[in-house]
Amino acid sequence: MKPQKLLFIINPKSGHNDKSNLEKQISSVCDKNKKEYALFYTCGKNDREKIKEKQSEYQADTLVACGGDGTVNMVAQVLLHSQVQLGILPLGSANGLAHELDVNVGIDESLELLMKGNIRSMDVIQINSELICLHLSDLGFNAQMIKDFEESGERGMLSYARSFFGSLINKKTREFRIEFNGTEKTVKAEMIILANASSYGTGAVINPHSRMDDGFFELVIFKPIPVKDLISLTLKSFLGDIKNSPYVEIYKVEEATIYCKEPELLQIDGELIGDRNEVKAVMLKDALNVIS
Ligand SMILES: Nc1ncnc2c1ncn2[C@@H]1O[C@H](COP(=O)(O)OP(=O)(O)OP(=O)(O)O)[C@@H](O)[C@H]1O
Repeated sequence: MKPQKLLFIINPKSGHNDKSNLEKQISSVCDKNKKEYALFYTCGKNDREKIKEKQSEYQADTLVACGGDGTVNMVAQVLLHSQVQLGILPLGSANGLAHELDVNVGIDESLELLMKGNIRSMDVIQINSELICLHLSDLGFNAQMIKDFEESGERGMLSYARSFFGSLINKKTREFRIEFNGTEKTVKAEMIILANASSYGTGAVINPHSRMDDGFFELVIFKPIPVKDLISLTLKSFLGDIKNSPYVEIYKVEEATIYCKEPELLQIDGELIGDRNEVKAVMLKDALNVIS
């Protein structure tokens, strides 16, 4: 449905992009298309509750998340199972979900896409009852790397690469017990991903045959990888050929519970959640209507 009344949720701190013109760009497109709109700036504290309050008084038909994956995730929490549409203005550093939905384009082009209002319904992974994952969530290597990157206090690709290689050197094998598809499996792994999507924002494809509307998500298990095979596995991931690696197992599931032998750091859509012993993931089919 073409949006008529939009609420733009703007994260002023996301990404490294210049947002000084953003209000002007939004007003210009909305005025040209005769749309009613309002702006809401996040502050980083209790934003979800504040957005709920704002939406209950404003009653927009479309909430537009202006930021990265973390902002989109938060806005989606407000919209889950409602008819209100989710729009994305990709203004984060990685914009993994926008990339997956093919809407990772410039601000003006994104705004034009929003005006057209082409809707697709999208599945969401519910995690431990109270959290959701739209894109990718994981335990192990990647979550640890995000933590190192955030703790470094630096930004940009160079420090990201530094955290990546630092985490590679210190990578460790963990033990997990997983219940899924009526079976149970104990694995030694470096990382387990709950994947609603195919690739990280960096472009690494970890789940080549993913669909965001098939009622399933994938469990992607990265088994211990000898250092000598790391480069070839990394290359395979960028070429979308990871499925044939002996170090990767992929299972299509509707529900899974992961029990960690030691508490493991969990990340969801790029946001660090904290150490968890148990992660229960359930597919919520068609939980969102997203403009793409
Ligand atoms: N005004 C604010 N000041 C500081 N932090 C904020 C503010 N508003 C939101 N945040 C924080 O921003 C984070 C979400 O950022 P987001 O993921 O959208 O951008 P990003 O990290 O640059 O992008 P990506 O996830 O695509 O790499 C959340 O942790 C949220 O609490």
